[in-house]
Order: sequence, then C-alpha cells, then structure tokens
Amino acid sequence: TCAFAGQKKVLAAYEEAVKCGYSGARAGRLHTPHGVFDTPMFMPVGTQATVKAVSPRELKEMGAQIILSNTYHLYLRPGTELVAEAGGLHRFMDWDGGILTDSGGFQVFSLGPLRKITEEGAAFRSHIDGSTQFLSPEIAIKAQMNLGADIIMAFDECIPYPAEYQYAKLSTERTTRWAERSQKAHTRSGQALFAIVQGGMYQDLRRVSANDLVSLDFPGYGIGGLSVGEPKPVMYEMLEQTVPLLPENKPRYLMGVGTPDCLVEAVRYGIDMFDCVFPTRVARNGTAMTKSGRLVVKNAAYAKDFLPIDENCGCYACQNFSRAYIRHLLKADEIFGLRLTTIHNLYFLLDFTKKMRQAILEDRFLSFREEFLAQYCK
Ligand SMILES: CNc1nc2c(CCNC[C@]34C[C@H]5C[C@H](C[C@H](C5)C3)C4)c3nc(N)[nH]c(=O)c3cc2[nH]1
Ligand SMILES: [Zn+2]
Repeated sequence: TCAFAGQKKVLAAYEEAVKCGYSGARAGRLHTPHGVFDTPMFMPVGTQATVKAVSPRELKEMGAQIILSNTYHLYLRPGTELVAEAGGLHRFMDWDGGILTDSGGFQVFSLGPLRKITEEGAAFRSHIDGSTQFLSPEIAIKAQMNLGADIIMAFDECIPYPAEYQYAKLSTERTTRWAERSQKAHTRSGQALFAIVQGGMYQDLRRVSANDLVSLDFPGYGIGGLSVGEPKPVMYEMLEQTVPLLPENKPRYLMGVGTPDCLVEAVRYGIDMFDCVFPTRVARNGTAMTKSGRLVVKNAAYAKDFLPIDENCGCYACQNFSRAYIRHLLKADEIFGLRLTTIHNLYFLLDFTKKMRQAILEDRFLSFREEFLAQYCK
C-alpha cells in the first residue's frame, strides 16, 4: 500500500522548500504514506491513542494533518503487539492522517529518580502498576514498528536542565550510538525514522550531535533537549547553532514546543514541525489561547459576556457559543466545556501555523512575525 515501500529515505522527502528571503523560515511539503502535508505545522498530541476530548472527525475538520502518539504509554497499556493485531495505530484510533510517535525516552527520563540509564538502555518503574520496565533503542523501535506510525523517533536521552558539561557530553555521545542502533533495528519500509539532536545547552556539543547524526543520514531530524526549563533566549541560541547544520531538504521537528511566540521564533530559524501538550492541557483548566495572550474563560468577568472567545476565530466553539455559556459549562464541570476550549486551542495553533505558511509563501514572514509579537503578551 505504501508508495514509498523500500525507499524509506524518500518517505519524508522534502519538496523544494519555498524559502523566504529571510534567514531560515521556509514553507515545505512533507510526504508520508498517509498524505502530503504542509509545513510549518503544529501536531496535536494524543498521549494514549486519543487527542483528549476531541474526535478524529473534529481533528480533520479543524485541519490537523499529523498527530502525535506515544510509545511509552502504549507500550505499557494496552501493549504495542495488541495495537499491531488491531491493524496498527491508524486503524485502532480511526485516524487516516499522519501519525508521529515519540520513542518513549522523554517520559522515562522525565519520570525522574525511578530510572537507571546504562549503555544498553533505560530501566524504569511503570507509572501504571509500579513494575520494573526497560526500554532500549531496539525495544523502542520494535514497539514503534508495531504501532505503525508514519514517522518514528530514535531512542534518545533528553538531557535534563541544567546539566554539567561532562554529563551532557557523555549522554549526547550515547544518544548518537543509540541513534545508530535505532537505525539498524528499523526494518519497516514506508516509515520514516528521525534522529534527535541533543547536546544540552552547549554550542559545541549541539554542533557535534547535529554533524554526527547528519552523517548517519536520516530522512528527518528532531531537535531534542529543549523546552526543558531553559530561558527562551538559550533555546533560540541552541536553534541558531543547530538548524543550519541540518540538511535543507529534510524536515526539522522542534520537540515539545510550544507557545505561539516560540513557534514564530523557531520558524524564523527554519523549524518545520512542532508538538506541545500546552493547548490541550490548559484547555482542560478553562484557559483559551488568543492572539493577544491567554483568556481564562472560567473567570467571573465572563459570566455575562455573550461574545465568542474570539470573534475572528473560525472554530466550532467560536462560531456557535459564547464565553458565558462555556464558562457556565466549565463551572458546572460539564465535559462539553472542556471539549469546546480544547477545540478552540487546537484550532488556534493549527490556524496560526497555516497563517505563518501563507506569510512565508507571500514573502512577508518578517512583518507577520513583528505584528504578531507586538500584540501577543507571553
Ligand atoms: C515539553 N518539552 C519537551 N518535550 C520534549 C520531548 C517530548 C515531545 N512530545 C512528545 C510527547 C511527550 C509526552 C506528552 C505528549 C504525548 C507523549 C508523551 C509524547 C507529547 C522530547 N522527546 C524526545 N524523545 N527527546 C527529547 O529530547 C524531547 C525533548 C522535549 N522537550
Ligand atoms: Zn475559536
């Protein structure tokens, strides 16, 4: 079925990126077995094979192209063999767009002291039943092949922040060895394996990591180890050091980012793909994202506000419901309230990346960025 069978290097082939005259911003098209998708793109996150509170039909309607799922969670429950028997993740969750799975490393390492890392891999305690589990490049790749995502990630260590230079160096070198082991374990054609650049907050380690992974020749590259609590200027400095070393004709995925101000800056450096739990997570505590910043719909101020969250927004929530109604639902703990704020926040970010793409294609990205940042309070 997969047009790219046997040519996994072609899979995430990157059509001639339309480069706007300014540094790295570009608009491209990403080829996968489940379609060709426009970048820059935001990828809604679905931890346990569902984007919380919204259906695949609603995701399609709001313009989602690729969604994220997670190996760590699905490996523990219901098990990736079960998903494979169900026909793979697309069939299991009835999503015919693109799927990207993270390798599980981030969760294992963000679970803190429960873990032990060796050359072989990472031992950790399951957050579900406390059992001792183990992930390695081979196990993580096999699990992701079972899930059948269009894009899978190499098994890596997301270096905590802050980290000593020596630790960052050793960990980054190990992540490069793990990337090679991931590549050898990856035998499923029609599925793109992306490597993940590490290096902590050290310019030289970032450059070594990027160069080593580029020479291993992957169809796309994740930029990891960022958005882990470092100041934003430090994140941007690491992007400035890393992105130019990555091949122009391959997609770049900044992992775990983020808020609109971070997205517009990262696009400026040449990032194409983003994922973040923020829009769905803050929605569940009644916060809506707008171009002027956050709007806490739950606040008493909106009790008699019969306008939509954002009257210029084309989403289902803003087209049909008022702030007063959504606030009422949230106060009453009605599930529909969470659904409406989630739909709005996902639509907002998906639409925002579409607007950035349009600005790049019309060669006015710089002024788009200036106008947006002037209005958006972080
Ligand atoms: C927030 N900052 C940040 N995230 C990061 C992630 C996870 C990306 N999101 C996938 C994920 C992670 C969780 C939450 C949801 C669902 C599922 C489990 C997959 C998104 C990262 N993932 C990997 N493999 N490596 C990183 O260095 C990394 C750095 C990050 N920095
Ligand atoms: Zn809306």
